[in-house]
Amino acid sequence: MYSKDQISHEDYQKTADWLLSQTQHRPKIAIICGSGLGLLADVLQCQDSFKYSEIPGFPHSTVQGHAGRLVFGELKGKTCVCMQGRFHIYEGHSLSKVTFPVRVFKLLGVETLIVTNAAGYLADSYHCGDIMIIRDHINIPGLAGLNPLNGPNDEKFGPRFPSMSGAYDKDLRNLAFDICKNMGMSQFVQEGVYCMVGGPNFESIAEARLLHRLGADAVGMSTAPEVVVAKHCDMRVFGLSLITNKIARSYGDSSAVNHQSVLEMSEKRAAVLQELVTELVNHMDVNNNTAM
Ligand SMILES: O=P(O)(O)O[C@@H]1C[C@H](O)[C@@H](CO)O1
Ligand code: HPA
Repeated sequence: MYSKDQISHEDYQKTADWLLSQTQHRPKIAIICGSGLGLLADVLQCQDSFKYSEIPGFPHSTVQGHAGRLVFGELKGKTCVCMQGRFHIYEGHSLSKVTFPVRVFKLLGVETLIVTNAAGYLADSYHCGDIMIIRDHINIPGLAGLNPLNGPNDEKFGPRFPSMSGAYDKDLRNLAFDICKNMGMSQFVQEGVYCMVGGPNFESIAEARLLHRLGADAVGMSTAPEVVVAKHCDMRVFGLSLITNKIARSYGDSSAVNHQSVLEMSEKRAAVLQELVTELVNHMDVNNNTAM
């Protein structure tokens, strides 16, 4: 399952060294933009940007709404690196490739990872356009044995058996709530459990019912592997889901979802998400790794 996809420490290091030779920026924060949320990267000041296709060892992005650029720059005076587009297993990438950038970020000196995604909702109290602060995740592929940490453990990154309890940093979640309150956004901000499925098909009614019973508030096709790898190498993690669609749970429900409608909703709400992430970064203490 892992031999031909195994990536060596030297491979991650080569990509990190190449990036360090191409930019003066030394980011402590990395941001991964979900479907239609690439606008986040556009606000970085003094940008150095690289197409994924020009970065040695980097996978290529194939999904509409994922531009495929790595952008370095300053956000509120803090140095960040932003992925305008991520990798998904349904594109045919191995989980090592899906999570390749996270380990490269670690080698660049990144301490905090901010993940964003587009997701459908199952929770009864949610609405399209809401923002969900991720409290925890259910990693369905991971539970089924599809885990980016499969294979020989690289002790230089982290331990063989990492804990995933408290993976989504509580201080940062509290900080985000305070920011939302101050920005008058509380009425459309939720906190909940993100469930990762493999995709690319959206859920059947029976699957939606199952995931709802398991405790999932929102469902998407990414994020959990990136978070597993980030926690393995001791990064602080914060996650946001933009709620783009309802997931039907009854046979009489005619609501249907497609990627175009997901992109339309995330593009409509991208500015709000961008404001929240900007304020979060603004209030983050990057030196001692705590929220101010
Ligand atoms: O990269 P994310 O998780 O934001 O993308 C979501 C999940 C699928 O890739 C796609 C479905 O529309 O959007
Ligand atoms: N299901 C899975 N992934 C998604 C959805 C969904 O309804 N919406 C956006 N990504």
